[in-house]
Amino acid sequence: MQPGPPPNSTPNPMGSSRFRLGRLRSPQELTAALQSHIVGQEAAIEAAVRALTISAAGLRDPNRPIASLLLVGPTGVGKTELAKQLARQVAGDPDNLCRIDMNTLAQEHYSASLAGAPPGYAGAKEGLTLFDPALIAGNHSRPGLVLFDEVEKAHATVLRSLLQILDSGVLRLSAGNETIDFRNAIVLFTSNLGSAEVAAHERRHRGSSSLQRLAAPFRPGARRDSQQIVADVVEQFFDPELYNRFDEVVQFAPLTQTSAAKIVDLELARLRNQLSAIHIDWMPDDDVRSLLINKGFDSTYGARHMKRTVRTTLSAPIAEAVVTAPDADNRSRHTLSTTVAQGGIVATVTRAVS
Ligand SMILES: Nc1ncnc2c1ncn2[C@@H]1O[C@H](COP(=O)(O)OP(=O)(O)OP(=O)(O)O)[C@@H](O)[C@H]1O
Repeated sequence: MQPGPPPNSTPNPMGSSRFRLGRLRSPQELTAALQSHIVGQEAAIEAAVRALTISAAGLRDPNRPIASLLLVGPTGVGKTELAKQLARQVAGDPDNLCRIDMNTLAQEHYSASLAGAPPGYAGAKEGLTLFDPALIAGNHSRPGLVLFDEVEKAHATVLRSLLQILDSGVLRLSAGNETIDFRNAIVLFTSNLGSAEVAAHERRHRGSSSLQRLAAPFRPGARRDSQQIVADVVEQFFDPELYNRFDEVVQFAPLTQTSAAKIVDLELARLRNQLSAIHIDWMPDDDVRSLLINKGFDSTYGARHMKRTVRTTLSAPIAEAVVTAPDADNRSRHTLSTTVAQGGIVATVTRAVS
């Protein structure tokens, strides 16, 4: 599909509007709100806040999406989570975003599901596409949000449609004159591009001495900065036309043990709040925390399995202790104790002594 001419003649209904930053009043508040959910990704949070602040001030290009950010990094480091938390802040709910899994559009014959089927094909009249126009359009007081997951997996035809979206803010559907308007939307892309190359590079240079590492930049085949490796792979992958349309390419850092511990603490705080709401006091100890870090975090998958680990390793035994506590009721105060035994968690709920 050829990109259509930029419909500059169509006035952008949102072009002159200025957003507040979602429900928040200042860039600082938005930063703090995102930081309370996303750990160890300051550069990414800064980029997201920057994009929204430019838009809130009315300084954006009205004929393009509000912002287009390419979020790059290894798996399980918070790229999708940032998109969800942005949706929570600007659109009131983490699920208020139109998410397109580009993996499903890897083959040409599925690529029509993005911009609709061409005239004469099934579904052409209905203009069926994967997009949810309401989530993309937003309204006069809040932007829409679109997330293209694993953008590098998409077929070249789909990437051409993306160029059209980023260039003109409008996607012309293949079937005819209908369009989907992205000019009131924040458009996010995620990608793992470069992660495999960084991992291979690290493997090759594992064990090299600190002296060798110091000399590295001056030797051919020397240890290179992983950010630079990712930047090179990303730039080589995309056509320059598309690459230059991203407002920012934001690199996510691999998570450290310290970040993993903070993510566990976020999960524990959430659970404590839920227990407190049913009158149960609980103070998790370091053994519980360490068990969750060890089971839920690894260098290959980041924190991808953390929520599931917390659910199966911790929430499940706690839930059983809560519902089987002999004098459990929702009015009297109870105390929960948790200990680690034989690699699992044992939970006990007792009535608090008043
Ligand atoms: N930086 C982080 N801060 C808080 N939670 C995180 C972070 N990174 C990962 N998580 C946790 O791990 C889960 C998976 O992360 P997420 O879906 O954001 O990964 P991703 O970077 O998008 O990976 P992929 O490239 O595989 O899609 C999240 O739901 C969240 O619970």
